[in-house]
Amino acid sequence: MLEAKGLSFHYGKKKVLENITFSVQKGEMLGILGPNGSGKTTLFKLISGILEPDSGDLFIKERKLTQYKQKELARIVSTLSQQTTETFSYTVKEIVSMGRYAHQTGWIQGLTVEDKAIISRAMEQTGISHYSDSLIGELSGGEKQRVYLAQCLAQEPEILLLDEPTNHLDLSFQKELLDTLKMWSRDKGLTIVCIFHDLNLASLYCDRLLLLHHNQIESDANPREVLQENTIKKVYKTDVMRTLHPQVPAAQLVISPESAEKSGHEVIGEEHLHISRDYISITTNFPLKTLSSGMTGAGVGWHKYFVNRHVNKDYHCEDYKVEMKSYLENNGFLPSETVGMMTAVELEDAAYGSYQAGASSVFIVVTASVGHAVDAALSEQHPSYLLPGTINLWIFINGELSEQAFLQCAMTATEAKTSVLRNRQVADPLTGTTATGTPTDSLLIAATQTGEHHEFAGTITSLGKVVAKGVYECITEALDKRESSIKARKEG
Ligand SMILES: Nc1ncnc2c1ncn2[C@@H]1O[C@H](COP(=O)(O)OP(=O)(O)OP(=O)(O)O)[C@@H](O)[C@H]1O
Repeated sequence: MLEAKGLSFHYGKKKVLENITFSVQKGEMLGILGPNGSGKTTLFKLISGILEPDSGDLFIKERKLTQYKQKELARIVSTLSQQTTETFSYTVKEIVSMGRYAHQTGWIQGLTVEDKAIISRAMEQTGISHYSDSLIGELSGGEKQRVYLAQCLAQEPEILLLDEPTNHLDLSFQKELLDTLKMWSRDKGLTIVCIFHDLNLASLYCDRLLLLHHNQIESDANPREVLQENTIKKVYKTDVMRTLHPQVPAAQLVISPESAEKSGHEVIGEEHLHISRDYISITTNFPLKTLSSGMTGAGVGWHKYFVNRHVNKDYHCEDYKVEMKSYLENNGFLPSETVGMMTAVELEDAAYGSYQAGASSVFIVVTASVGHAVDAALSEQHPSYLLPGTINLWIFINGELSEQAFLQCAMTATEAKTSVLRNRQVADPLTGTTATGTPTDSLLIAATQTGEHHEFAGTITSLGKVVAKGVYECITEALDKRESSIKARKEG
């Protein structure tokens, strides 16, 4: 649909683009990226015919750009640029109607019924119908942006060129605009070339990214390929970290503020632990990075409050998340910053301990009951309803863990837990085989992310060794305490 072959351009003596070659297929959405001054707008002006290249050629539908008459080109290519000349005295509808100019014929030019329908549709799709009679000069930056986009759409182009179209738009309109563009490219075969400063939006919506650097193309590939930490660091000269979007397989890049305070953080240990009849809690003065299966705060996150709440064996609530949220609020914990768990175990039977792993330390807190233990290997024989009997395991690490170490820590802890059950010969009451855990066990790994870095936390690493030892000892102690309490209650 669009092809650039060996484009070069300079302003005066300043070389801006050199030997730029790429092509865009029909229905493709291409994002142009690059730092300030890398030549994005200049390339955009070359493609839209505003500037002529010093050398090289541009082809639109396999025909040289220079061979098109202006009006003929306007029927194929529509451009939304940053500097749109202000036409204060026109109404919104008049501005959008100008998009039909390229399609009008004859000396007496008027809008046909079809033109009017296309104009109305373009205004609806950009959410500006209710400004129809307002003067353009009276609108906000974002509203104007949508009016000029509607004008482009009214043109019904085959190729749409957009220079930072989301500039000035609030979050919901950014999403709405890009969703609409994506739909047009996918369903109507509209070819889109779009300049982006927001790498994450480009990653989410573009089929391909063209990254400019030092007058040339640094990278031309799919977004996941282009948005590599090293490439972006080299081109933008700043540190970025690549992370995953939680819902779609797109790379996202994040920056960390230089001022992120890492010193003065407390060491998490016994002095933070509060145990009452109702709940066990730990409150920290800064958020810890967490991996957990708690009822609140599950998954990966950052949390300051950790609550293991005692409930009766017959606790049942249809909407336990809402109930837990109000419980946390009523007890002074911010639900959004809390990893919350539940247990039917008496909290006085909790066990905890501190362990040293080189320069890092580990603090472990456990509540444990194995009344309804299950052998994972034969769990398919069990019915699917949950019975209370839970090992809730908290592991606080005063150190910095890689993502790999977080997962390995969870594996190490689970293996140590299973080892306790094996050594105590805890049986699965249904199968009679050795149990590996209970169906409602919960785990929390919380790291301060300060101090010594741990890339790994498998069973034979310095960190893994103390996690395994601590988990083994604390679960053993918690089960011993529980057995003694049950025995004392029976005797008493
Ligand atoms: N009219 C001009 N005359 C002279 N130099 C120019 C002109 N327009 C742009 N330049 C220079 O050309 C280089 C590329 O500019 P361009 O606007 O294409 O970059 P960009 O990637 O779009 O930048 P930004 O992200 O800041 O919008 C810059 O160094 C700029 O100073």
